[in-house]
Amino acid sequence: MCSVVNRLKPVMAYKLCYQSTGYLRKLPVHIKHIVPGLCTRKQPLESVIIRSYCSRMNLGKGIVFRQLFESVSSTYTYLLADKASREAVLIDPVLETVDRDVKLIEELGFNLKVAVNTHCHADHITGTGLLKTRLVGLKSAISKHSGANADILLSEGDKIRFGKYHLLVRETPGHTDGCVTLVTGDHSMAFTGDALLIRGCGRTDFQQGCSRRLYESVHQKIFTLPPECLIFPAHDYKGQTASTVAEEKRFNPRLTKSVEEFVEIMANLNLPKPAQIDIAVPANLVCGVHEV
Ligand SMILES: N[C@@H](CCC(=O)N[C@@H](CSS)C(=O)NCC(=O)O)C(=O)O
Repeated sequence: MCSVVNRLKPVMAYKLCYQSTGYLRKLPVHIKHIVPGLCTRKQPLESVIIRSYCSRMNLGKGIVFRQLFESVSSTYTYLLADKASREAVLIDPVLETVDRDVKLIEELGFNLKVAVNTHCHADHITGTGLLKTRLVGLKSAISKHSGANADILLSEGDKIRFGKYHLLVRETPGHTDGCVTLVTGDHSMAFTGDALLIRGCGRTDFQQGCSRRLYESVHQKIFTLPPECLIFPAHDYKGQTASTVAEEKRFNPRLTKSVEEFVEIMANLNLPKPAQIDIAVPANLVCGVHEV
């Protein structure tokens, strides 16, 4: 394989080799070096990487996956569905984009079983409450440690099932007490909420924020996943769409530091308070509507 790869243009070679092997480390050294941030004239490499990952990820075997974006709060909502049974789950829906999400779910013919919040968000109102009024049988879910109401209160090790697939709950507190990371059964994707962002992490200066706890959560519950596991966060403020465990372990400017340095960094972020915090938190404690 690699003798063929060596004769191809680097990006094509990367794509071919990755799709065939599934492992970046098996690529020739010169191709590994072109991966971070490199663009071809026609196509950003990032899009090549995402497509390559998606084609390898068990999508072929039957999972439908969509990453959706809400631009005011820079929130990602994720839709996962079992192609065969049409059962689906939605992660971190936003109130303002409920119409978009319902339309997509209906167009694709899915039966949305669970709408799950990775935590009680402070920057936007969740769409779970409104979704429940629009989609019959839908259940809301959030961590039992969040203090919020929902149909399903999640704990470490719980499985959120959709058809023959599931998401596994890993508790990752620190940004808030009730933060969870949701991991696909094959460990190919992790939805990290605000615990781990791409080259960043959730702030720890309000709700039940605790830097030491967050550091421990990320190192014990996320960095222990396979290196090629894709990271999908709840937010990105720079247009980044996905990362991997290996990348974050190597390049995350906060979480590659010692715990003491991390605590110091987090104490000095000096971020402004989220604009919607005073309405978002009370609303999210009741699943986004005042009558669930
Ligand atoms: N400007 C936004 C809020 C931005 C912000 O504080 N983001 C949070 C996640 S949402 S609570 C965060 O943890 N950021 C970490 C970071 O390093 O940026 C607004 O007004 O809503």
